[in-house]
Amino acid sequence: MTDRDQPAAAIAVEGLEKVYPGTGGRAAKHALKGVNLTIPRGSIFGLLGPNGAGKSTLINILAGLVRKSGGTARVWGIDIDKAPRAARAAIGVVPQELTLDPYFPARAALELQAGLFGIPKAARRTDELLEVLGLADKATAPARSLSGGMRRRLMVGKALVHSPPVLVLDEPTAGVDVALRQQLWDYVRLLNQRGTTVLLTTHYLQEAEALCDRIAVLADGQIVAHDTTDALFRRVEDQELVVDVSAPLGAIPDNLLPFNPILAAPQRLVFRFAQASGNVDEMLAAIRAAGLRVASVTTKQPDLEDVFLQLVQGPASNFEGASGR
Ligand SMILES: Nc1ncnc2c1ncn2[C@@H]1O[C@H](COP(=O)(O)OP(=O)(O)OP(=O)(O)O)[C@@H](O)[C@H]1O
Repeated sequence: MTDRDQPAAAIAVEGLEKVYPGTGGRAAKHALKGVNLTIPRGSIFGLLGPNGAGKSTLINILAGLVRKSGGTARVWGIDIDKAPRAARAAIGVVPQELTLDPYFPARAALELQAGLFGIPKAARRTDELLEVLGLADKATAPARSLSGGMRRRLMVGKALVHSPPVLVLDEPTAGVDVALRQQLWDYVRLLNQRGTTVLLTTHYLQEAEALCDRIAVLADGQIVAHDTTDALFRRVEDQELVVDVSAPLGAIPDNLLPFNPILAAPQRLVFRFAQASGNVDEMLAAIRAAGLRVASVTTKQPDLEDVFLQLVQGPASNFEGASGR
């Protein structure tokens, strides 16, 4: 395929609906409610959302594993209804769960997967994949002897045997330690630089921020936010400064009001702000200017659930307005 033949959108979804029929006395579930989503070719795209939002349902429809109830979906320009096999060949999915035979060596696992996709031996890329995945020296070692990070990379390799232009990673670093997470991020970036469009779901805000150039947030089956990562994080108050003061406060001092703090306890002020717009120095200076003595200061990132709520409802406090911008 030449560059000109390639679609502008790696994935294009319009009016996507999914209703899981109720079974065994359980009510039917309307899991996707008219989802429109375009994922540009060449991007690393993050799909975020609380548990049960419909992320897996969306991915599974694209991968041909779940049948949609309505709407259209195209993978690499191919309509999943009109040419389901071709659409499936354009996408590789790395599932959340590690599904490796513990006794199968890495090379054999990749060969088997290539066989399942009907790729002739001469056209297989097994050694190249082992090399890129950093598993060349483990090619004959059984999966159970590989580290957690190596197993994840082998899972990515399995999704890549048929050279799909679109790679879907479902929670790629769930339960992976920080060092390995970095390695996997580097690898995802490398794949992307080599031309693979990546769609990933994640529960880690930091992961989305570090990797993705665009993000869509799904909540209760609907897209509630869709923007570049920078623009989205500018909107989200994802930082929290908790200040304990040495004496109880009857009310929030006037000079702190522009920062919209919450009096969480008589001696505790909580400031929420977007990383890009908040100035911790200014907040602490204002606290001292109000004649308060600071007993302790901690910063933290609020729960992802809180952040999703903000995206659905808008931030609780309007710091940007307060800072005069
Ligand atoms: N096979 C099924 N039958 C009935 N309901 C289902 C089925 N699969 C998913 N659901 C329901 O559809 C909704 C969306 O589920 P889905 O797994 O797509 O969410 P998710 O965003 O991937 O969640 P998580 O982050 O927990 O993986 C949930 O309410 C779920 O209980």
